[in-house]
Amino acid sequence: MNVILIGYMASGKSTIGKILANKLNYDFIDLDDYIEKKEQTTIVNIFKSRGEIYFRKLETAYLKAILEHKNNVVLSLGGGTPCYGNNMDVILSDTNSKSIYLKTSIPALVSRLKNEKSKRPLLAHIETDDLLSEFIGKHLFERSQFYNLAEAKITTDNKTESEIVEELLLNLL
Ligand SMILES: Nc1ncnc2c1ncn2[C@@H]1O[C@H](COP(=O)(O)OP(=O)(O)OP(=O)(O)O)[C@@H](O)[C@H]1O
Ligand SMILES: O=C(O)C1=C[C@@H](O)[C@@H](O)[C@H](O)C1
Ligand SMILES: [Mg+2]
Repeated sequence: MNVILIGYMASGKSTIGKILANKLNYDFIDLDDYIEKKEQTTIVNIFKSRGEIYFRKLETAYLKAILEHKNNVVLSLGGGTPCYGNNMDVILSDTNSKSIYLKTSIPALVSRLKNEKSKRPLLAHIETDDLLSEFIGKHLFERSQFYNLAEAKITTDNKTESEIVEELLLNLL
């Protein structure tokens, strides 16, 4: 059995995934970190030197490779992973995995992301908090159709990391 965490940038996939894996005694894989390790460079650098489409192809290839070869892992995806190629079909047709959407509101995402833009190439150019809020609102609207395909959904606003992990564990029973 694998658990796949889905959600917008800063919804908590990496933070929560690590704690959940520890509780379940599963391995933890963060797809962004996995790509950086395999490619021996940062995602920021891949976007800069090869462009986003190249990154999306890598992301799909590594997602498929992980789901084919790994078991008992918590896999935290990148924010865009479910929204490109046939990634969501691949995730949903893997009967060995359960996908869960960590749903976070626009204001909570803005407050988490305003100081973390430089690590996220899609946000780095946005100058003000108002523009960031407008961008995230539109982007989340476009992406929600993919995120909402996940087999389960957990809201994260006003919940501590431990509360979210407890809710996830109940969901997995
Ligand atoms: N429940 C929570 N309450 C408050 N802050 C949180 C919560 N979960 C995560 N955070 C904070 O939000 C920020 C983003 O979290 P994290 O890196 O886990 O998101 P992510 O979904 O993996 O993002 P990305 O898609 O960009 O990799 C971190 O600073 C983290 O500490
Ligand atoms: O939301 C996105 O499209 C991204 C989120 C990050 O996790 C990285 O995968 C990358 O910065 C792209
Ligand atoms: Mg992450």
